[in-house]
Formats: sequence, C-alpha cells, structure tokens
Amino acid sequence: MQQPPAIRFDAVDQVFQTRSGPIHALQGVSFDVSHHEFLAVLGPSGCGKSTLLRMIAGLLQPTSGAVEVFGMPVTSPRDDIGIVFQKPTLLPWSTVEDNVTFPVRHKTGHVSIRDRERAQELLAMVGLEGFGKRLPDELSGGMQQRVGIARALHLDPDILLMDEPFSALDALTREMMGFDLLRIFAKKPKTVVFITHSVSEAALLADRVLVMSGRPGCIASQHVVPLTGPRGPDSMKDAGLLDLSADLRARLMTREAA
Ligand SMILES: Nc1ncnc2c1ncn2[C@@H]1O[C@H](COP(=O)(O)OP(=O)(O)OP(=O)(O)O)[C@@H](O)[C@H]1O
Repeated sequence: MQQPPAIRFDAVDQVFQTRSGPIHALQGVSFDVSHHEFLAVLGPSGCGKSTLLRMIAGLLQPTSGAVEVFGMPVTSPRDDIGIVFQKPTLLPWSTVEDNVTFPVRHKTGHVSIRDRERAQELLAMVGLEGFGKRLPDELSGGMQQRVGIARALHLDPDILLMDEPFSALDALTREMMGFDLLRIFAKKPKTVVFITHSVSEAALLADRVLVMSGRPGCIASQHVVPLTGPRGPDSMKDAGLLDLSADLRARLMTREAA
C-alpha cells in the first residue's frame, strides 16, 4: 500500500472573522510534502505563510478543505511536530538545558537523566557544547536560535516547521546556520517546512520551493531545486541554482508589484 505524504493540503481555505470584516487568508491551497522532503515557502508579507504553518501544527483549523499529517486530519498539536519560530522564545529564567528539555517536561511532567543527556547531545549537534548551564541572556541571538532548534528536536519530531527561523540573524551567521541545519538533517532526516523571505536561502536549503501569492493567499508556482548531493557554499555558484533564484526573484517581484 502506498504511504500517505507526510503533509497534505487539500483545497484549504482560511477566513478570519475580524471586527472590520472577514479576512480571506488562504484560498484553494493544495499541496503535498513527501516524507523527509525539505519544502521552502516563499511569498509576500501577509500571503498566509504562517497561517499555513499554524494549520500543520494543529494550532488552527481550516475554514474549509483538509490538512492531513501522515494521512490523518490535524485536530490538535502533535508531539511528532516540532516548531522553530522567528524568535527563539526561550524562558529567560531557565538554563539552556532546561529550555531544551522544556517539551519533555511539558509532556511528561518530569525530565529524566536520559532526557538531559539528549539535551547535551543536541546542544553539541547545534554547536553549543558546554553551554547547558548558561542562561539565554548570556548567549548571542544566533546561539539562542540554536537553542530553539535543539528544543524543537528534543522529542525527535518527524516534522519540523520553521517560521523565518534565521531572519533576525546577520547574513553570515544566517548562511552558516542554514548549512548547519542541512548537516543535522543529513544525520537525522526530517520532513521540513521552512518559511523564509530569502530567495537564496530557499533555493540553497530546500528540495522544493513553493511560491505563494497574496490576498487571498494561494499557490502561485512550485519549483524543484536542481541540486544533487551535499550542499555547501560552492552550491551558490551552481548555474541551475542561479537560474532558479533569478526565476523566483522575478516571480516574487512581479507579485509584490501587482
Ligand atoms: N488570528 C488572526 N486573525 C485575523 N487575521 C489574521 C490572523 N492571523 C493572520 N491573519 C491575517 O491573515 C493574513 C495572512 O497572515 P500570515 O501571518 O499567515 O501571513 P504571512 O505570509 O506569514 O506574513 P509575513 O510574511 O508578514 O509574516 C494576513 O492578512 C493577516 O492579517
């Protein structure tokens, strides 16, 4: 029997009722994300990217249509979905290690020695070995975002949702974090939905890029990234990638101007 996709959107509409009238945030959105695929989502501000992510996370139900994860409708948040937000939203009074183990404490009410060891392993994996006893305020923005990634991975989710995770970082840190992420997924593959405003970031990291257009948000186009093999700084010089980036940029600029 054929496995269902990791994520499926089928003719999804989302209408928010507000005091100043309804806002049609998404219209007729249909797409699949395969198991262990890295999907990047690009689109103008307000086109419904975060709304889409909140639906996968089970934080929001579609007004009509269906959102499924592993063939089941999403009705509430699930343990097998991790989320990384634009800002790391760490508990400032808790150590880095306690922040990373927060999901398991929230789920089971306690943190075992093995959970703490796992936190240490994840911190090492995101390049923060030895920082477990620090407080978030003692870390840079990039380091805090790494803590957020380690926290999202602690329950070993099958799906990782990332909402502009690197947008607050400087360009170089951002690039390095992108490659770090690919290194992490090479060791432990995940299905990833990654929202970004950066065309080059989307093209460089993703297997496929989904371009949305706005008001109401819908899917304008989908693009397979023509890169094979491991990616690194040199991939940016790849002719196929440069063509794709130019194409994506042109599409987004036309839509922003429309
Ligand atoms: N809870 C809500 N109530 C009312 N309107 C909402 C709500 N959440 C989102 N919207 C509206 O839905 C539309 C899509 O919002 P969303 O945050 O998903 O866009 P986005 O593409 O993620 O934007 P950005 O790139 O600026 O983060 C916007 O018009 C927004 O104002």
